[in-house]
Amino acid sequence: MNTPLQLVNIQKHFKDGDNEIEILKDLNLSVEKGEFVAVVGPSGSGKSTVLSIAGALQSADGGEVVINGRDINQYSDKDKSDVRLKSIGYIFQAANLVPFLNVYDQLKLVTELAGDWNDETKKRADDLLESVGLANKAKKTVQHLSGGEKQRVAIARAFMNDPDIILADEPTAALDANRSKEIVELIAKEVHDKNKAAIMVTHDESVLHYCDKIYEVHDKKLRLRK
Ligand SMILES: Nc1ncnc2c1ncn2[C@@H]1O[C@H](COP(=O)(O)OP(=O)(O)OP(=O)(O)O)[C@@H](O)[C@H]1O
Repeated sequence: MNTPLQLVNIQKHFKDGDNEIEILKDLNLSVEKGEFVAVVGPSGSGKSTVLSIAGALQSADGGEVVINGRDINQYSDKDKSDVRLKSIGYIFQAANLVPFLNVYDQLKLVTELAGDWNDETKKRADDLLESVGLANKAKKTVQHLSGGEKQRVAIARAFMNDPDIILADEPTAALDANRSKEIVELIAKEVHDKNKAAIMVTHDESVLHYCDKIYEVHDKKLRLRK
């Protein structure tokens, strides 16, 4: 069985004026199918950097990002775009929906972009909206939804292309405590039901019990919290 996501000896520096600042050093992580992993750590420790490297949104300076058994550093730009669109579902702090589209069309758009809008994916859109409790709001423009509802749309959209990997960066940052629990519970349910490999970056200790493993950024690496 292939591990969907492996980070191997990841290195990352940023330039700060004339200085090079090392953010990640020899960082390793594997996430298996059906595993929902949390990444926690102090502000500025590199959590979002780990996620964006795992999601092919920025490159590492060294190491391998292995998605379904292949190092994506070897991919052409086109193949990397394809991986982002089809193998990874992203959920961000702000839901990042398209303002003037209705709920249903947010889902349709990403699948049309993947060239995959057909009877099967239409049914998937209906099923996902049902599972996030938004079937009755499918035709609503997203501007008129609450923060929690927008995040539900973002969750459904992230699963729409049936990706192997789900990456969520502070998905509850804009929500109150009750909504935060609902949203993370929903991500956990979808990840476990659909057997995805998922990473969530969060500050919110109250939602960690929904995760199967918790990693802390420590000394530029990830350390399993026992
Ligand atoms: N593009 C960039 N250029 C320069 N420095 C950067 C860049 N992106 C991130 N950094 C720096 O790298 C460090 C890690 O940033 P990152 O956003 O990964 O941290 P984080 O743990 O997610 O923080 P937070 O919890 O505050 O969101 C920070 O010091 C940040 O200022």
